[in-house]
Amino acid sequence: MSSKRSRAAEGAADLPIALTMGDPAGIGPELTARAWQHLHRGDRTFFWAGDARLLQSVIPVQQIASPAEAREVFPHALPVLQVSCPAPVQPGQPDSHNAPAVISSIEQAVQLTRAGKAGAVVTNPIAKHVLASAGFPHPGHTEFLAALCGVEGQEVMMLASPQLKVVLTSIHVSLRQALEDLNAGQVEKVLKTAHAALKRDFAIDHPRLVLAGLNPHAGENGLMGLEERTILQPVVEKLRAQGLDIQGPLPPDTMFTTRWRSRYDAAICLYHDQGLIPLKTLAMEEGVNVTLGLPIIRTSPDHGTAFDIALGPRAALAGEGKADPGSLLAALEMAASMAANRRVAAASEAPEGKESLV
Ligand SMILES: NC(=O)c1ccc[n+]([C@@H]2O[C@H](COP(=O)([O-])OP(=O)(O)OC[C@H]3O[C@@H](n4cnc5c(N)ncnc54)[C@H](O)[C@@H]3O)[C@@H](O)[C@H]2O)c1
Ligand SMILES: N[C@H](C(=O)O)[C@H](O)COP(=O)(O)O
Repeated sequence: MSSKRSRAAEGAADLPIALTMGDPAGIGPELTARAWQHLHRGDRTFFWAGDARLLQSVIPVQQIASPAEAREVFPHALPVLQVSCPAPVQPGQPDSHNAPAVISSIEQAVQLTRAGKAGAVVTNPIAKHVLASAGFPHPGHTEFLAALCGVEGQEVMMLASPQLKVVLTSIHVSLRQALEDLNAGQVEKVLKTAHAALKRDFAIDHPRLVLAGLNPHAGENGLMGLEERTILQPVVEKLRAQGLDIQGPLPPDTMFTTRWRSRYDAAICLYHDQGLIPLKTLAMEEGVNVTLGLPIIRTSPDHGTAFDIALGPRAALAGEGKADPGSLLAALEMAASMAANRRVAAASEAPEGKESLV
């Protein structure tokens, strides 16, 4: 890495990451405490936009007024931007009365990141049905974050792991709806968004993409479905002509084999479970959910609230915990890495003479 690129990466690392509260009755609080225990002696800094009362008798916590205080606090206590839960928190028993606090935590993290005070947003898991019962109109974080950033419709879901990256052309809709919505414009948009993100955020100079087919054997020459011919193949040909390295549509049942995975950087999948079943089967403990298409960086663990194993921070840290912090740690690490890559890309594009900005 050139000195210009190294300095850019260091600059990105200086901004703390904003970690949201997630559902306080899920595994988010106990994983947050464990993440701080793992990281507080290192050089990754995050602050928690959550309720300090959930963690204060378990690990050292210190309330902060602004992210600028996080770096100094982090080595000896978890910096907390206080977001108070109005209702008592019972691990494993979500309460929609706490939904406004869960939502406020996300809003604050996004606002601070958009204002350049935090380097990225990492979200702890929310339960969509709990927020929906409190009137929350968005299907998940991904769509809410796009709305908060003013880029509704541009959001794209990627799940990334060392073994596999998948990118989805549809997100939180029924399978029937995903098939009805499948169209060339959306597939093209997702392919281009994925290509740009792999270059800028993952530092892959020449991304290799594959597009999944929809039907068995990718349609078997039209015998088992026509979407490959009518929708998918024309998009692949169009983008290839524009210089993208893309193969497909591939038979979905074989494109995730070890051999095939070695030939591409990301697989574009046509509905939620087409991509997330292989990803979570291969890499549940280290998979990271990334939202592409936003002006900010957002990552998340690949798992949900796991109410079935949520014990609360005290019991979990006393050794009874079943929740694996690997995916949250991977999400924090990936957010920091993406921020560094993004700064490097910006520095490379900046005209000479602007280098001192980083
Ligand atoms: N990023 C997010 O906010 C996010 C992601 C996925 C699911 N969810 C939500 O979470 C809720 C529960 O969803 P679900 O049950 O389908 O998925 P889940 O990931 O919460 O749980 C699935 C299974 O994996 C286990 N598990 C999950 N995380 C684990 C961990 N870190 N260590 C060990 N075991 C773990 C659980 O105990 C459960 O058996 C739903 O409301 C869903 O919408 C949120
Ligand atoms: N589709 C995601 C998954 O299954 O891992 C999950 O629902 C999270 O979505 P948001 O990041 O949009 O909340």
